[in-house]
Amino acid sequence: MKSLRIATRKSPLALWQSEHVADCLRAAHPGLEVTLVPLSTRGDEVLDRSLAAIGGKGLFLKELEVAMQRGEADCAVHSLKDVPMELEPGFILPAILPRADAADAFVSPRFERLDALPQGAVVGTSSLRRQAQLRALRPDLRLRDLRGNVNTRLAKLDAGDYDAIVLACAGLQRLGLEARIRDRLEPPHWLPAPAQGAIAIECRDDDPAVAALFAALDDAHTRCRVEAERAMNRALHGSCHVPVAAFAALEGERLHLVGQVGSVEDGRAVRAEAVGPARDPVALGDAVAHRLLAQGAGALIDPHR
Ligand SMILES: NCc1[nH]cc(CCC(=O)O)c1CC(=O)O
Repeated sequence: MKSLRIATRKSPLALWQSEHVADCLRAAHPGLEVTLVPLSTRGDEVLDRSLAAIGGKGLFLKELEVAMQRGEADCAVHSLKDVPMELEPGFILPAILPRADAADAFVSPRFERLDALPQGAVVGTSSLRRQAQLRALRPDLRLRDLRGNVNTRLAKLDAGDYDAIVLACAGLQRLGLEARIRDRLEPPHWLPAPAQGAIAIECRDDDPAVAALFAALDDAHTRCRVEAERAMNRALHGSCHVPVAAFAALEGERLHLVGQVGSVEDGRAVRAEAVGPARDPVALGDAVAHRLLAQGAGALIDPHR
């Protein structure tokens, strides 16, 4: 192949991530011409309703997949945490890049850390996972929805709409906004979304020449960790719109996975962990999911069953 077209969302973070993949590809394949195909997705356009309310699944992917099916792009770049647990048939993830910082960030103009927020302070986040963890740690806080890309969310914080917001450290770092991180929210007290901080490339499964170009970019350690986290999430419910958190770490040949399911309503949470051989991350993810369900996670995921 002489050239490759990357479908990307148009947000500054998505463009940074796609440019980064383009740079990695050019370095791995000198002479390859790589271009971006920026597209708008429903997840970017509908900002007045929560992602859960507009149906969630794959909202940020659909338009990019259509472009690949029509032959208008060869691949797409995603934040893996936004990729549904079940890919659309006909698509694969030929590469997962080395994971960046997986932690969340506490961001506030006035307060140093979560503990320093006054009683009843207003915190913005639309992530059910972040809301549930905030509820569990600080039941007094008032949680408010906050949608939009990273820059939009920071602008709303600066406008005084919130006392603090929670964002991914990786996104802030990629955008050169690391200075906005007042405190890190990280394991063991706080868990990220499954696959947070990992960038994935998606392509059609009938395009082996494209997949082959990406072989050089795949990071086996990251893939192992995120496969366990995503397998756990898949075994629990299959969607990304319930308060599920997971974090896996490699300890030599062993993989350690911690998972948590929480409740936005009352801050209840169940947590489970397990260690298993790194060669079978999916089995480990399934095992932690079953432990969570045995502790009553099902009632938190779907209060009506
Ligand atoms: N849902 C939006 C989204 N998807 C991925 C990231 C951060 C980058 C990453 O996790 O790789 C963000 C922004 C955020 O949560 O603050």
